[in-house]
Order: sequence, then structure tokens, then C-alpha cells
Amino acid sequence: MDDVIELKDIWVSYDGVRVLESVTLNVKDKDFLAIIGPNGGGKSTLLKVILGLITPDKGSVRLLGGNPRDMRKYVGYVPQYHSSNLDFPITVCDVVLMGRLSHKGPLQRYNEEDRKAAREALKTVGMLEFKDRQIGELSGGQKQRVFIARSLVTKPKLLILDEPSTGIDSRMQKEFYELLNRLKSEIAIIMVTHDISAISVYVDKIGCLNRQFHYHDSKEISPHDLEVSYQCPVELIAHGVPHRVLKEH
Ligand SMILES: Nc1ncnc2c1ncn2[C@@H]1O[C@H](COP(=O)(O)OP(=O)(O)OP(=O)(O)O)[C@@H](O)[C@H]1O
Repeated sequence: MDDVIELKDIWVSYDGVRVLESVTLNVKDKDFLAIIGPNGGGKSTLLKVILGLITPDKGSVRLLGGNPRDMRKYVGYVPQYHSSNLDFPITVCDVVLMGRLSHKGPLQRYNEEDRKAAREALKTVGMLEFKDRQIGELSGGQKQRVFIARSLVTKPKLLILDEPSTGIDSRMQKEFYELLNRLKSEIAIIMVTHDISAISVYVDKIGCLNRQFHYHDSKEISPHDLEVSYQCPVELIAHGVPHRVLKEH
């Protein structure tokens, strides 16, 4: 079977400034990879390359064995959580149904198959009983589950999450990571995150991106690894445990 993602020797520059340098990355079915790195380290650019939204200056990209532009409809994407976008009245079920739009023709209405898929996705994330609630009434963690349901409603083969735990309190974060842990038995997951404290518990592989990409071999990651090996400065919390990658270089 083809790898879910195969990036070979990817180089990207914006206006002559290099942002990705010789990035090689393989993600296989059912991998759960966390990508960490400082702000401006190139994480969003890497996601855009994977989804075919940017053509690299050099290197090859294959997504699900094909061209990323053709295959990105089989990828579920959960963007960064912005609570301010949720002030308009819309039900949980309608939010999830919106995930079906990419697979429908223009002006096609939702049918029973769409609604069944939405109910199944809500069930998977444990939110079916909230299907008729207004999205704005939910907690941050519940909303994030609904956004995952929206990304799962087309039964993708890869789920990409961009800083998914932002805006979720620590109790809900645990449940949220446990949900991802269950999903990874069926699907490959890539998660961009600054939350170092959670990743050693839940993910299989850690990749550190600061223009160059390095896999970190073990699940444990120390401040020394981050600062010296990968040039990712960290903010320390009590007892020397690294908590978040700093926002600045
Ligand atoms: N369209 C663009 N044109 C010019 N420069 C860009 C563009 N997009 C990103 N950059 C620059 O490329 C670098 C990498 O940006 P990118 O958004 O990929 O980093 P990131 O790791 O996702 O950062 P963050 O953690 O802040 O989201 C940054 O210096 C950014 O300013």
C-alpha cells in the first residue's frame, strides 16, 4: 500500500527567503505524527505543500499515492479554533453537514446519505446527543469535537489538525486526545501543536520543524533536545518539564 504522505527533499521560499529546506517526510496508514516547532518555523507552509496549495520550488509530493490537488478531498482538515467565528445561529448537525459540501455538486441539496454520515461522525466523536443544539452553546472542547466530526464526515484517510487543543481547558484536552487516540486505529493523523506536555503520551512520532524537519526518535522529548538538537526554544514550567514551544524564534 502507498504511504499516506510522501514528501521528498522539499524546498520552499517566499520572496527569496527560505522557509522549508530539504524536508523529507513519510506518513503511513494509522501513524499519529505531531509536528512541533517555533512560530514561523514553516508548519503551515508544510501543511499547504501536503494539501497541494503550494507548489514547492523543488522536491516531490505524493498524497495518498497521487497528486495532492486530486487527493486532498480525501483529507479531513481541522483548522485552528477561533471562537469568534461561531456567533451566528447554526446547529451542530448543520456544521457537520458542511463537511459534505466538498463532495457535492453546485446547488445539490443534502440527502439522506449526507444526514446519515453526519450522524455517524457525531456518534464517533461522542456528540450525537447534541446534534440539534446551537454550536455557540457548546464548550470549547465540545465544539472542537464537532469540528472533528465535520472533518470525518467524508470518511477521510488522513486527518490534519492545526493546533487543535488551543482554547480547550485541561480536563477537556485529555478527553480530546483520547478521542484522537481512538481515531488513529482507523486513520492517519498529523497534528501541528505547541503542546509538548501532551504529545509524549498520545502520539507515535514527533517531528520538529524549524525550516528543516527532523524526526525525534523517542516519545520523550527534553528541553535539551528541543533547544540544542532542533533549535526550538522552549518555555519551562515547574521542575524543568517543557510545556510549550515558544512563540518566537
Ligand atoms: N504567503 C507568504 N508570503 C511571504 N512570507 C510568508 C508567507 N506565508 C508565510 N510566510 C513566512 O514564512 C515563514 C513560515 O511561515 P509559516 O506560517 O509556515 O510558519 P508556522 O510554523 O506555521 O508559524 P506559526 O506557528 O506562527 O503558525 C514565516 O516567516 C512567515 O512570515
